[in-house]
Amino acid sequence: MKGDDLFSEALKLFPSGVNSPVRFYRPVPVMFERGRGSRIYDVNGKEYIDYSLGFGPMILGHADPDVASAIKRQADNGILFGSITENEVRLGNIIKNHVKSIEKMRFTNSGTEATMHAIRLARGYTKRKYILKMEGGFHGAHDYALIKSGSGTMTFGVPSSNGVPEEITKTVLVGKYNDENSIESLFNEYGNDIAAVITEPILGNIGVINPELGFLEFLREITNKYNSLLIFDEVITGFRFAFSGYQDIINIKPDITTMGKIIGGGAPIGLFGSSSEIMDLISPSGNVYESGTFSGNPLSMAAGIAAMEKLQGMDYSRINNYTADLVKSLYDIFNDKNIDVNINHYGSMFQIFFNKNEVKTYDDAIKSDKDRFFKFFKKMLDHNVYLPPSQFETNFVSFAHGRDDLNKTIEAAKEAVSCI
Ligand SMILES: Cc1ncc(COP(=O)(O)O)c(C=O)c1O
Ligand SMILES: NCC(=O)CCC(=O)O
Repeated sequence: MKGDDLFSEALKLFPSGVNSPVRFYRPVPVMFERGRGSRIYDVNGKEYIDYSLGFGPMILGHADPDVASAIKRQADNGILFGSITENEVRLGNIIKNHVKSIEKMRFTNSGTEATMHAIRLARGYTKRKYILKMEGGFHGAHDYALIKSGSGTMTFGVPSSNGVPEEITKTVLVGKYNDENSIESLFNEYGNDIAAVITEPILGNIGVINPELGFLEFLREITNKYNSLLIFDEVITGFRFAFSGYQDIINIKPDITTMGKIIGGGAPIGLFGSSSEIMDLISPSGNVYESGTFSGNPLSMAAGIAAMEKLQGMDYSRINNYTADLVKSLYDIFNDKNIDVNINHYGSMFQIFFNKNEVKTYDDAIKSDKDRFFKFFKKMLDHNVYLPPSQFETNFVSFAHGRDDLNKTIEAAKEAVSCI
């Protein structure tokens, strides 16, 4: 097969043949060539319904014509100037006008950069050392985030990466999402030295875990009490459930927000934003340094504006209802075969945990049957459905998914469950 040969070449070039670990699985990951709408096609021409959506950004589906022409137009007009452009102002205004907590922002090239700078900013503002993150929370692949992390770090069993100096690890406290006591006891011990709590408001990198009633409010209150900052990492959740952040849906105002994925229309992007007072600490107006050759680059801005303008007119209930219908059908299918699963979902995000118990915490998630998940993933691949290849990632539904995709996915799942 063409993909197998190509992958042998890739193995000689890249560790495990990939440019990001989450894209690797045995024996040979599918090599994709093109996409359109809800479908992606591998190098042998096989078609799949896609629920990975590039790990989240492609909420409009693949090769959206408006996004594609915006990128083409920009490419014809030059792709990098190293100076402020009108489109940065346009995209910045779209975001500012729809996320209440953001008065000023900086664009970055990735979510990783966004959280790295957000953490530095929080430390610079508070002049405090500690960051409190959640076990299984994933904020990208920099030193302050790779401690008891989620996503590929869990898939491959390295929640805390080698190569991160102990001095750094010691400045990151790890609490338990949905467990107020664990957070409270860290604040009791370190409270006046905690610069910020950083969390995904809905965990999306150990599968999907929703906040228990009151948990995020509790984080807001305890950070206020100790004059620490609250950072919501909305790289996944930003503009996913409504044309705003999840923070605006639940009406909790974090001090700093990070975003990425959707806001770039599929092109590389990230952002961190906050009040003007906090953001003006960023250089050159302040002394917290941050920079990037490609930050706010014209291609990403053009793609982002086209995607966001289109998204603004979309009825999010469509993808939310699709997801709810799919989840209901999947429960029926698994129940019919007496296979224990718990399917967590919110809006257009869902994950099937091969777990007989409800999954509300990191400790619940890790008890899931990874091997059975992987068998299901492979069987779904055989039946032309592409899911993110790990128990500890999230499925996404796009505006390009329609009833035909839903029916085909249900049929595929029926076939798949009979052989796992
Ligand atoms: C919540 C969250 N934060 C940060 C990141 C890192 O973003 P990027 O992969 O663009 O660096 C991710 C990536 O999945 C994420 O899910
Ligand atoms: N949830 C983890 C990611 O989205 C990472 C995507 C990638 O590295 O391809």
